[in-house]
Amino acid sequence: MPWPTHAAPVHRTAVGQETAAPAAAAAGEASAHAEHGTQPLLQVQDVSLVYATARQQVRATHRVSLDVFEGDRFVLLGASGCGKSSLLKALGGFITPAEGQILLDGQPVHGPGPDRVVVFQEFDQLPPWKTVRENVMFPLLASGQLPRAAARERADAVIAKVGLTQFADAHPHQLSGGMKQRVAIARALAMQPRVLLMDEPFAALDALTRRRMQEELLALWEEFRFTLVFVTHSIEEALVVGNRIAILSPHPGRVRAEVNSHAFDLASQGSEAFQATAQRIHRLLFEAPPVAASPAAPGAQPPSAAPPVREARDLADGLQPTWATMPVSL
Ligand SMILES: Nc1ncnc2c1ncn2[C@@H]1O[C@H](COP(=O)(O)OP(=O)(O)OP(=O)(O)O)[C@@H](O)[C@H]1O
Repeated sequence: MPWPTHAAPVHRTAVGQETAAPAAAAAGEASAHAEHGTQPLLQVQDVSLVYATARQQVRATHRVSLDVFEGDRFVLLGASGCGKSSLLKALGGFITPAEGQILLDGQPVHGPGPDRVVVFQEFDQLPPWKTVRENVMFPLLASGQLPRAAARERADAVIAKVGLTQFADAHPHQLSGGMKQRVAIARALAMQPRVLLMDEPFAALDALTRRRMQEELLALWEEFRFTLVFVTHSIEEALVVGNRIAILSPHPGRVRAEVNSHAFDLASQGSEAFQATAQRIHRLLFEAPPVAASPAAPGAQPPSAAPPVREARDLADGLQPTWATMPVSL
């Protein structure tokens, strides 16, 4: 099956190497890609997402900036409520940033489009009255991307890739949860999007099926080298699925750090390096960063002690973030 992507960019940093600061991370990635002549496929620039409810405004993310390159498996990792799903919806064009912008191939994103396909957590996103083949063909026909015969051909090719040829004429209720998820992924891949957006796609699966789906996703990526943005709150899943991980601070989400995880896979899960990186990510997620040093007022006494470390949970409900986006020393 044709797939119009380029080879995945090679990342240069060492296994599990965290970058010292989001800005430095972005700059490091950008300059390295510039050396290879690559520009970001997707750019998130100072994006704040705000929900206006009848009683209040909820700030889901605060000035988030990210660059996603072609062939990246880019993970958004953070605690519940840090704005991961909101960010993914904004990438999909379903919500508009209150400030900042999102660019795809250098062009501002103004709404949903067939170039960005979302796979949600709910498996029952498949219309139950359609067969597996019809489900996979549906967006190709609805978007006018292909005529019926070509859509069927492409659907059958992708269904074969996800190992469901025998079930092409089955209906969703005849499939297991994992199989339905494979159909959802096949349906997204059939569209050959520029970016595949996955929102905690395996969260509802049992541990064994989840592992199998991670394997299958990575196998599909090896074959097609699509660009993936993947949301999870599992550190292990982030390390296995991603080649780059953006760690978001608690509500409202900001980029706390970026981790290069391209050398980890399912086989490395028990290794020392994997565990050590998982622990460092855990600290980044749940320990407050040091308080920014503010310029001392004339005549002010130097602080007598290190600033107290504040627990992330104390800040979780604050709409006004009290931590700045700060360089993280590792
Ligand atoms: N439609 C909405 N209206 C108002 N507030 C919302 C809406 N959707 C999300 N929020 C709020 O925005 C913040 C971020 O939510 P979001 O679902 O993006 O976080 P998340 O990191 O994906 O969480 P989870 O891992 O639990 O799915 C939360 O405080 C949430 O309550």
